[in-house]
Amino acid sequence: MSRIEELHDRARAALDPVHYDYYAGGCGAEAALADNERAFAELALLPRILRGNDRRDTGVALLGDRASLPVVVSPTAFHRLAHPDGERATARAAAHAGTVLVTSMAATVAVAEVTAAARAVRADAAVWFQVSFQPDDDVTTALVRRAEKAGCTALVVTVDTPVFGRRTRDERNGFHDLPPGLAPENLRDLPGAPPGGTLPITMSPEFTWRHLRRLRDLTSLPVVLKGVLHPLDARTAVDEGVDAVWVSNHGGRQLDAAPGAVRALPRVAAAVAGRVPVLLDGGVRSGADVAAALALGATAVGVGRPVLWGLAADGEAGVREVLDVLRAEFDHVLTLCGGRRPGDLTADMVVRREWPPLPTAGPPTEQGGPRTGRPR
Ligand SMILES: Cc1cc2nc3c(=O)[nH]c(=O)nc-3n(C[C@H](O)[C@H](O)[C@H](O)COP(=O)(O)O)c2cc1C
Ligand SMILES: CCCCCCC(=O)C(=O)O
Repeated sequence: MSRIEELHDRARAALDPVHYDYYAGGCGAEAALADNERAFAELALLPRILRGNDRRDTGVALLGDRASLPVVVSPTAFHRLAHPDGERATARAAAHAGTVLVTSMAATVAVAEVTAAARAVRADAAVWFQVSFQPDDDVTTALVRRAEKAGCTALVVTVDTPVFGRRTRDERNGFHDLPPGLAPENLRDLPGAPPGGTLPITMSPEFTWRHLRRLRDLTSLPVVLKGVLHPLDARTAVDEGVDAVWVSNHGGRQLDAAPGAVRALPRVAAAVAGRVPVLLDGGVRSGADVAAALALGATAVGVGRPVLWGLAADGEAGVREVLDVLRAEFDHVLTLCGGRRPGDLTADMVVRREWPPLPTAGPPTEQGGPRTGRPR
């Protein structure tokens, strides 16, 4: 059992079962959720040899920031369900690891407190803000201004939620509200909210590229589009001026018919053609998964649930452990693959586990076994 699986087990034991299901679950029959991990398990790496690489650097440049490993913390809601320190603990852990935290619009700690927690660890800690368009433009604008004021260095706009996915476990458990004392703090005191109260997050299928254009005009922060699976959307996004494309099926929580995210990556990477960085999340659980995604065209990957497992199991220390494990595993795999830096991993080094058919294997012979070409 991997260390991340052990933390998952500890998290399952520590969490209220209803909250565990909210974190762990997907939509529908959870086919997309399962396919995220299965799609990685189907991949294998062809290592390169004799490359004379003694020193390695696992760092990557991400928009204006630098991450010391090609793994960022994906935006996930409601961290205070996992630990009383919630997003503050996650922020400190990401800052210690030297990587980017994407804090959710649905965080249970306000973005200004999240950036303050991160910057208390490292003055240059990178925190990005995840935002979903809201029907009232003034609300979206207020959220963007909050993120800017808090010192976030990029906006991650999530576009895979025209409606909320049907979360089977949440429906069964009747999980609709946060427990008393917890609230989505970024939604407090927005235009239209009751004094001191929060606005509900509204999802809507009405949004178009025009809303993205409006957001681009609203801010000078880099904009990352999260939840892209179709290569034509990836191309449009780049043409519309986004600064990065994030391949994701929302951790299998939105469209159950969606493929495992890494299956969509090669076509998206081809459509983007190196014009902007490509990120990916969904099912990343090991350093080998990180390496495969990078080889297939990602600049970095995100992890969602593993961070929640670390947080629920052991607070800040648990999240630090998740990121440390992924860093150590990735560095090890990079070394074994003959790489010095993430960019040394290339698409020719990824094959399917069932690939290739044995080149000399033919139909069975009279003698029983297939012809091998080997002298007998
Ligand atoms: C409990 C939970 C909450 C999430 N909340 C958000 C969110 O607020 N905003 C968002 O863009 N994505 C959200 N996501 C999706 C993640 O950003 C990410 O795409 C997904 O978790 C990646 O898959 P993984 O959990 O297998 O790593 C959430 C995912 C989970 C599991
Ligand atoms: C109504 C609250 C919405 C929070 C959004 C969190 C999310 O994206 C998820 O997958 O859950």
